[in-house]
Amino acid sequence: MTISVFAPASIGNLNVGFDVLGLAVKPIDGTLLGDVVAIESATENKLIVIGEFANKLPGKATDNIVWHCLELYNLALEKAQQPVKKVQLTLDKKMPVGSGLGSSACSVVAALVALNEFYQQYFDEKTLLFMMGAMEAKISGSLHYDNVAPCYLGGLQLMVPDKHVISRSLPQFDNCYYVMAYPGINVSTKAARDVLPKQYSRADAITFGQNLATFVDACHRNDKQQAFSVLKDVLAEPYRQHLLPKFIEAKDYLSAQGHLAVGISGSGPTLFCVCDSLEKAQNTALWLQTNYLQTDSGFVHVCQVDLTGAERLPA
Ligand SMILES: Nc1ncnc2c1ncn2[C@@H]1O[C@H](COP(=O)(O)OP(=O)(O)OP(=O)(O)O)[C@@H](O)[C@H]1O
Ligand SMILES: N[C@@H](CCO)C(=O)O
Repeated sequence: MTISVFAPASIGNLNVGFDVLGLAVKPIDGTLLGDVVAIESATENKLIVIGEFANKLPGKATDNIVWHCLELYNLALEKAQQPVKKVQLTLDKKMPVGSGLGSSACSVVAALVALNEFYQQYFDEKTLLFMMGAMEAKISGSLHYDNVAPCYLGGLQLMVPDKHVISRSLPQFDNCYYVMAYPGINVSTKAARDVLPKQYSRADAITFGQNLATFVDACHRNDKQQAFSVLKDVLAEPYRQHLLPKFIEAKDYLSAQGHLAVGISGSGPTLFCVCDSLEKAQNTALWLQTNYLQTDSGFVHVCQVDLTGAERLPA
């Protein structure tokens, strides 16, 4: 029997929560924006990589993060003195790499959830989330859960500095459309982290804390106007925007249209724009298609929040 698991794209940071906020998203037209990992019994461990963006990944299967997930999961089984079986994994790499859409997180989450399904959910949610964080850290050079947590759990997730909690779901807003524009160029997460200052001013620290606290409070009060009025990034966007051709012009234009928020998804280059009606979202998508994409592999999707997160696909 083959088990297939889908893991969705996510917006890391969501402007106000550098490394501590993330939102899972799904296109309203039903497109699977995320990766799929299938698992079945085999005589030898094997990883097959297919899909639109398979050729952007390391040539050797053992360099793929999905392979590292298999090694980590097997090690955990051995430590728990559980029998380890041979499996064939197939990664359908639907997500562009270095996109800001949480591409490596999609592979990590789909792989670990597929493995856990194969082993009748041997490990609990928290243990799996720990493993996901470890794998994301291996890829990007630093531990941040803001892609893996929403990708796994769905919805809007706030990372909590408590290893017994890790991530908490926040209430999110209805009637919001997230237009995601991937321009078709690659920006590595590591490079986009290297351009950030090592230290920030007191004024930036206060603005950051105040915006994040106000946003979280507004989410709990269902105060959409207040929440989006503080969706501003003072920690990363000012230092990263020069890595993203056309971002400043696009943000200026979209902000002037009165949308709820505009920002860099994760470490970029994907831009997200939050609109309060489907009509505005569709017009924004058309504008971004013409004005933000740079290569043929770019795309634009009108999305809503994905409340499910990773899910087993019907057989
Ligand atoms: N299955 C995989 N999916 C994505 N990247 C992988 C995978 N396996 C190995 N890699 C490597 O990991 C690195 C991922 O880089 P990076 O963290 O910048 O991308 P990303 O996760 O796609 O970024 P983002 O979170 O911004 O979408 C690349 O060097 C890529 O070749
Ligand atoms: N929080 C991370 C997300 C990376 O996708 C960053 O902005 O570097």
